[in-house]
Amino acid sequence: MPAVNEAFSKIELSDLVMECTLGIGGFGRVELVSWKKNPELTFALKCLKKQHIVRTKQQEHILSERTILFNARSNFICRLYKTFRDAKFVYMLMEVCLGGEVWTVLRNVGNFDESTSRFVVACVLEAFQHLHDRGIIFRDLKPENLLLDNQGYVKLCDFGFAKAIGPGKKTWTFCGTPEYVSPEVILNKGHSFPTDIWQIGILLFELLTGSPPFTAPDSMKIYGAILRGIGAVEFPPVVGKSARALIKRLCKESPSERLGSGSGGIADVRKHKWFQGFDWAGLRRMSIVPPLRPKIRGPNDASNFDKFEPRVSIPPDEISGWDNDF
Ligand SMILES: Nc1ncnc2c1ncn2[C@@H]1O[C@H](COP(=O)(O)OP(=O)(O)OP(=O)(O)O)[C@@H](O)[C@H]1O
Repeated sequence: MPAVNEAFSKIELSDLVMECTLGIGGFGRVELVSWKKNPELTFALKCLKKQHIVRTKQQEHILSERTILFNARSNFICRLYKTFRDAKFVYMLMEVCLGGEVWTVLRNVGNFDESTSRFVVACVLEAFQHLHDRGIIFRDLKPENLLLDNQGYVKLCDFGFAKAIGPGKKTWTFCGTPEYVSPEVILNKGHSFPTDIWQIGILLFELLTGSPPFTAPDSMKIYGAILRGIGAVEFPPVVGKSARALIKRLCKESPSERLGSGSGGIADVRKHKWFQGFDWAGLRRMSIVPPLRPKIRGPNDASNFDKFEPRVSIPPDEISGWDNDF
């Protein structure tokens, strides 16, 4: 059987039928499309306006998203099959995740119980392990960037800020979403894989309580709270003892002290008590029943758009030549 990328490599833009809009992002729309030759096969087509990309100097990031996603092979990362371009847009033909964002489900229910949160974080750890093993940091974890497939499995998407980084190297570009930014990013000390570990801790807190640990009316105040540290945060009772201990180990101020930033990597996070008894093999086989039952969106669903205003990621400012690869 040919690899899935090869199987879809013959698809052209003109072979696709637009079914409905799945969402609107900062750079354009994401459409649900089907393949004329086999209408059962549906995809998400991310349509990015070239003019907007150039105006906001995001060429480098769109190209890096393309390269990283093309090479990623994990059940927990949204697949990219092919890219196209025309005069006005560049397009990414992707695996479709019809269950919507974890963000929307979380906002609807308020907060998740421990076992749901464990499942979501476990999927993220699988995705991050895949990326970190290949020298890639993600840098923009948040429930808005986690999509649910038809079954309710979680897939990481939106790789606009992901970056390949050499062993022992650091990067300095300020990017991310204020509530999720790590102290070393705020202080411009240079950051690396431990910044993703920090964000796992913030995500776990948000899933369990419904809001991230560091919140304030403006970004500057959020950064002030982050720099005061996780020790100053009051944990609500819904965060059990073991989850609390894990969050504190993930959100250590010093990047090198964070659980999962040592030589054992992400595997060390899996070994934490909070994951005791979790069926990792079943997760990898995708044979465990996911705790989140996704509401499947499609052409006949009037409420295709996610209702809640997502938090905006702060883009880094970089330029380079681009769109020939699309
Ligand atoms: N593969 C996909 N399957 C289903 N829906 C998707 C897929 N990718 C994106 N979406 C939906 O489309 C919306 C827009 O996605 P997109 O990645 O363009 O924007 P974004 O998340 O706002 O990111 P950006 O920060 O790049 O603007 C998302 O909110 C999501 O609900």
